[in-house]
Amino acid sequence: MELGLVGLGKMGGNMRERIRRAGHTVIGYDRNQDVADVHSLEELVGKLKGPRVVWVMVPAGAATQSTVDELAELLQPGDVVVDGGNSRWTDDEKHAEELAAKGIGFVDCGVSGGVWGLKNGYALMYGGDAEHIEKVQPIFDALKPEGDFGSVHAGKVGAGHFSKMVHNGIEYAMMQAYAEGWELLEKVDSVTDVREVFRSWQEGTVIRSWLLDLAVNALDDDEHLEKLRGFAQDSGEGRWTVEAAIDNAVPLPAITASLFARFASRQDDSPQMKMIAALRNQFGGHAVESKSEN
Ligand SMILES: NC(=O)C1=CN([C@@H]2O[C@H](COP(=O)(O)OP(=O)(O)OC[C@H]3O[C@@H](n4cnc5c(N)ncnc54)[C@H](O)[C@@H]3O)[C@@H](O)[C@H]2O)C=CC1
Ligand SMILES: O=C(CO)[C@H](O)[C@H](O)COP(=O)(O)O
Repeated sequence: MELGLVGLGKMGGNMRERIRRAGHTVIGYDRNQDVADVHSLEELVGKLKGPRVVWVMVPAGAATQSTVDELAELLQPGDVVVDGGNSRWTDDEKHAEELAAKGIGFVDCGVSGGVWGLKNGYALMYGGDAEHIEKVQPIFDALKPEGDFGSVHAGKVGAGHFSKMVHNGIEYAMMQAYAEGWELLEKVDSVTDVREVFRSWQEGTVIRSWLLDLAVNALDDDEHLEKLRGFAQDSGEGRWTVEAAIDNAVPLPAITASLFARFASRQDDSPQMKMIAALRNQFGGHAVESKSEN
């Protein structure tokens, strides 16, 4: 089949390649003309035969919104838009309504696999009506990993991105657990080769996982991670997971702590710890360190 793909960065570029390898035609648009097949969304839509399927793989928020708005003007009734980016699930209903007003279908699709997806396949979790999903199915089949799992119709519109959001929340907490264990192992003198301990865990242990394999890759590149600064960004899904937990009164202590650990990583000198130090000093006369002593 033919697919229009908008956004040809780390994800979209490899996805185009994987879908082409499966024998489909992909016409890609990116505002970066170095990687694009066409010069505009209008040209992309003009080159596709109807009913069209256009997959959006750009950053969540403004870039996705403007692309959906433009596609709503360019596409025809019976066409389908898939949002494969990490959009907030609450945006999906809005996008589905905006497109439905023009007779255009909408599917939200959480995509997992990162830059390894070209080789390993992309795990997909999608939401929307069966009639729209059916039109995208050959593309889902091309992207998904080989084997029985890795692709799910999670529910109605929004369910795909909600599932991906929770997946990323779990990703935060798993990474935090490996990171904390690694720091503790590095701290003590008795363990002399932390990298080999991590490597040994890759087989047979209860905690083996792909993230653990990636941790070993990272340690092979830089055994004590000396080239990196302890600073971690977040792109939204962890925050939305915590917000959803609050809305639903579901306790998520591990995921919430892992999100907050990232915030802490961006502080050189913790303001709240200044207050803790000041209060300990006030009530107990405990020693404080002044800036000049550092
Ligand atoms: N990198 C990852 O591990 C994963 C990323 N995602 C999501 O996939 C989406 C894309 O991520 P990446 O490829 O990693 O980002 P990226 O930054 O590598 O690529 C984004 C691409 O979109 C293009 N772009 C931005 N605004 C545009 C617009 N208005 N019109 C046309 N092109 C536009 C950029 O030029 C760039 O080539 C994001 O929503 C991201 O959250 C989802 C799963 C995994
Ligand atoms: O979806 C992903 C992996 O599954 C992306 O890599 C995402 O960017 C990870 O989230 P964050 O940037 O908040 O760490």
